[in-house]
Amino acid sequence: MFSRTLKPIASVASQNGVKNISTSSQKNFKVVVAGAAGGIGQPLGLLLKQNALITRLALYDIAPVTPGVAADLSHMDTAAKVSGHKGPEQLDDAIKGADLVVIPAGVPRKPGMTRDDLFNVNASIVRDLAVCIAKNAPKAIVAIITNPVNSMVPIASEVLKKAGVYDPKRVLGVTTLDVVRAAAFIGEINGVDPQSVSIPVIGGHSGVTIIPLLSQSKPAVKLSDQGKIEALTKRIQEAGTEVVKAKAGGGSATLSMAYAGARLAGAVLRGLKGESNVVECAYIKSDLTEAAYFANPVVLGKNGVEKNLGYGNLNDYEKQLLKDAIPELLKNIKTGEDFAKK
Ligand SMILES: NC(=O)c1ccc[n+]([C@@H]2O[C@H](COP(=O)([O-])OP(=O)(O)OC[C@H]3O[C@@H](n4cnc5c(N)ncnc54)[C@H](O)[C@@H]3O)[C@@H](O)[C@H]2O)c1
Ligand SMILES: O=C(O)C[C@H](O)C(=O)O
Repeated sequence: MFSRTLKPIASVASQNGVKNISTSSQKNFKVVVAGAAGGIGQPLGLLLKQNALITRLALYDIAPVTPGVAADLSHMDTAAKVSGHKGPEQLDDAIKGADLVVIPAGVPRKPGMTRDDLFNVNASIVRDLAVCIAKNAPKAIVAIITNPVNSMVPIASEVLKKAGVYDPKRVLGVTTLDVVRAAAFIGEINGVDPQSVSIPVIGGHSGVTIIPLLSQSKPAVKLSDQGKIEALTKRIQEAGTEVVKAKAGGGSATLSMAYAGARLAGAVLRGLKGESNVVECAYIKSDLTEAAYFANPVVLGKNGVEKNLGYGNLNDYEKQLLKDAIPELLKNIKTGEDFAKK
């Protein structure tokens, strides 16, 4: 069901756009990473530099190391031309002409924190980036990694609305890591290659709002009793916290997130290029539930989100998970919208 962006380099298929030679079907896509010098930003840049659909890769960050990260990546023998942009005075240049802006800018969690604890710092970072996108690349697809994703997407959406350039098809919250984790864990349980697992994860990106639809896993999850299904669900919901604890104050998931972000970015670009049936889960403007933003599988196309595929049939346990998630999502969305309207 889901598109795969990254494969071992030897088996990379041109459809994945990760081949290090340009092809005649290549489009001139400009991709910006905002937060490019960070724990996610650097490996994300590394992966995007290998995507043959990208001809310009603009790396923006406020950190002094940013030009160095750009210089480093520019020595890779792949087609994408890399530029480094440091500080707000260089932001307009970074964003101008972008087809896709991926945002991992902002602070990560430390042990004991929730994603919502990051709101106060990260909200203004995402707001300011969205203001600049509205001005310099109003048609760009915006993919937000920064936490709390559930609130950051409403903030960016409200900013773009205020600027009169909002297109709900073009603003995505990146929930790909939840899907990647679910597939990794199911692959382990079933004793199969996780790349062969397809599993939708719906709702949002924090705690109870992360709803893996284990009943829809292909192949079916080899777990016999409900207790084990519930434990796996909990593990997927708390996987981010598992990494935060293991890093012991050194931040949260960066490498798996870069992998997931590159997969989502690759899928967006393949959609923009006109490839059909590009499907990924993403947190988008939605009218499927009471929550104004909701994640589930979507088709990505020439204008961003082409079609919302919904979430299909839920079993009783999943219906309860959805019921539990909605109040939290409503709260997170309101927090974001209130901030943006201030
Ligand atoms: N969506 C997800 O699944 C997911 C997964 C992992 C992490 N995250 C989130 O991603 C964010 C980044 O995590 P990280 O580990 O890369 O953090 P990090 O601290 O390593 O990197 C963040 C980068 O953002 C930069 N930055 C700060 N303010 C900026 C601004 N105004 N403009 C541009 N850049 C700015 C910093 O200089 C830094 O380089 C966090 O909020 C984290 O919670 C989300
Ligand atoms: O857990 C975090 O704070 C980072 C990210 O949202 C994750 O799921 O790994």
